[in-house]
Amino acid sequence: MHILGTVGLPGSGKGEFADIAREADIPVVTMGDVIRQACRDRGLDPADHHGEVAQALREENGPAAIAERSLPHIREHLADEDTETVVVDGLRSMTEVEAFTDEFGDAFAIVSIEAPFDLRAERLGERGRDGTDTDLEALRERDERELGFGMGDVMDAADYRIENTDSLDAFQAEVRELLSRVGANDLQH
Ligand SMILES: Nc1ncnc2c1ncn2[C@@H]1O[C@H](COP(=O)(O)OP(=O)(O)OP(=O)(O)O)[C@@H](O)[C@H]1O
Repeated sequence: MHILGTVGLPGSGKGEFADIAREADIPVVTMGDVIRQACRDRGLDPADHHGEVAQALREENGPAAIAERSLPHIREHLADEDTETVVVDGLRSMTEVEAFTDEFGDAFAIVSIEAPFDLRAERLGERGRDGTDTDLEALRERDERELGFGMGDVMDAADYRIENTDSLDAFQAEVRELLSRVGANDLQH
């Protein structure tokens, strides 16, 4: 059993990592989806209220609230005997890391995906998923908000680090290689 939690600033490549995992039939539990569901439960549009609801969940249920809400989804995947690895997309803080480590022990590992601000800004500008993707000031604010949740500490504690500064093809090849080594138990951390 392996639980791989990804961490990275906006636009670093977590979504691409998750897509590559899904293509390899590795289930992905997205913390963003947990938050989006909480937005809908509150009758709010995730496009406008994602950050606010993420913060509200932590204030109401403690700093590990989102990680805890993702645990049943992970357990559900692990109940399938064909599932050896599950990816958890989007760690934000060491408190979340502790929630996963308490649950899964050494089977849990952190993968940090990293790219400099300008490259992330350029890629997000091209992605254009919502207004904040094309606004540099908004990206700076998102970075600060994420780092305020303690994301930098999670990146520092990572077991594996991927520099996503080359082409998408190169990134995909590196991620596939990491996932296959994890599947083959050929990794130490
Ligand atoms: N190496 C790369 N070369 C070119 N484009 C890339 C590369 N890596 C990622 N991208 C593109 O950059 C954009 C941002 O990547 P992605 O959506 O994976 O980031 P993210 O970390 O999930 O961001 P967020 O936290 O904002 O959702 C996407 O459109 C993705 O296809």
